Amino acid sequence: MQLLKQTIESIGELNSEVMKQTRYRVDHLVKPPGSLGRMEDLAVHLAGITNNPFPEADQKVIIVMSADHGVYAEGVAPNDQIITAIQTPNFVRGVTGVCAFAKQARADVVVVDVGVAVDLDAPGVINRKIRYGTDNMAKGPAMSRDEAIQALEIGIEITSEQIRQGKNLIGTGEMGISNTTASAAILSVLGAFDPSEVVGIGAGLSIDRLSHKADVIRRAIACNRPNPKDGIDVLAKVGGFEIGGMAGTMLAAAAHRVPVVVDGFISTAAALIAVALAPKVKNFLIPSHSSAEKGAAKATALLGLKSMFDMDLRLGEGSGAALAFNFVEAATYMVREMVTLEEAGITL
Ligand SMILES: O=C(O)c1ccc[n+]([C@@H]2O[C@H](COP(=O)([O-])O)[C@@H](O)[C@H]2O)c1
Ligand SMILES: Cc1cc2nc[nH]c2cc1C
Repeated sequence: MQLLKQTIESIGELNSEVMKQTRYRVDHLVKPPGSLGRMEDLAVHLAGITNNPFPEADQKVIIVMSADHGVYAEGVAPNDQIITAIQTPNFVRGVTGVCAFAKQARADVVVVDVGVAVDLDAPGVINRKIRYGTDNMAKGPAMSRDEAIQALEIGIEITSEQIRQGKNLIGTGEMGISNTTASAAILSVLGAFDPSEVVGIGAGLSIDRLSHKADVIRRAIACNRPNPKDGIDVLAKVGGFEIGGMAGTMLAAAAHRVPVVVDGFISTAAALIAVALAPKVKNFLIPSHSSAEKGAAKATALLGLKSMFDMDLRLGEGSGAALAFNFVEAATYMVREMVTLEEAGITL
């Protein structure tokens, strides 16, 4: 609890002075004013996060948190739970979707087992297993309050270590069969939505099972009565270990003034938890894509963010965050590589 508390307390504000300096430069670069659109805002945002008028984002990492979910037993997911365990070492082997995009973006992929349902004999996977998957939220809390704090603190520790090693751009990723159910439950509670408004097909559930998935979430909320004013309570009752880990990543990145790119639906649910715990975290989040998962647009809107791009992605893993790294790094190149109108001898 001490680490969580300290981390939350050290989250500051965006540096408006530095943002003004970068805005001035961006406004005077060799282009018609405003012509680089939201890339200009992104550069200014990065300056405010990093306290640096010429921000850098060249040391990148996607932190993938893997865990299983007791609610799988309710038949809410189309795939076998074992896929979490099979896929987790694949992130270390470099052969998954996020790995392809991370390789292209020259980003590391760090993989953490926070609660996969079986033991993984997988060199390279960081073993921070809390236990073998959460409990079934349709029957009781997914985890205890202490375990929720543990998940958050694991995310903080792993992320702080990456920052200590020099990373200046972080993306959130996850793997966990059934985690779209936990994410939709979090969104239902924090956004006061009926589950039917926010459940989607996840990794390929048939449409005729969606009302069942919504019913399971309705039952989970009814039996656990999570308190929407208490992010730890929501995480404990209807969340997941990997969701807590990702929320911890966001808290640590914000505390260290490192930009953190939010991937898809599950990452956005984790962001909602992080912001519930520390509203100032929001200023340090960089959205990436709008996931095709049904509740994603509502989750992003509830966060008050606007996605950068829409490619109909719904893979998760951090894949959309890795793609977004290209935009983020390009914004830093824009500030450093372009000359000003004056330097180019142009008067508009
Ligand atoms: O990030 C997203 O937007 C996203 C949307 C749908 C599915 N997923 C991935 O699919 C898995 C969860 O799907 P499900 O149907 O088992 O809940 C999990 O491993 C996620 O990484 C991810
Ligand atoms: C194959 C597969 C890969 C995934 N990656 C994230 N969620 C996933 C779900 C499945 C089924």
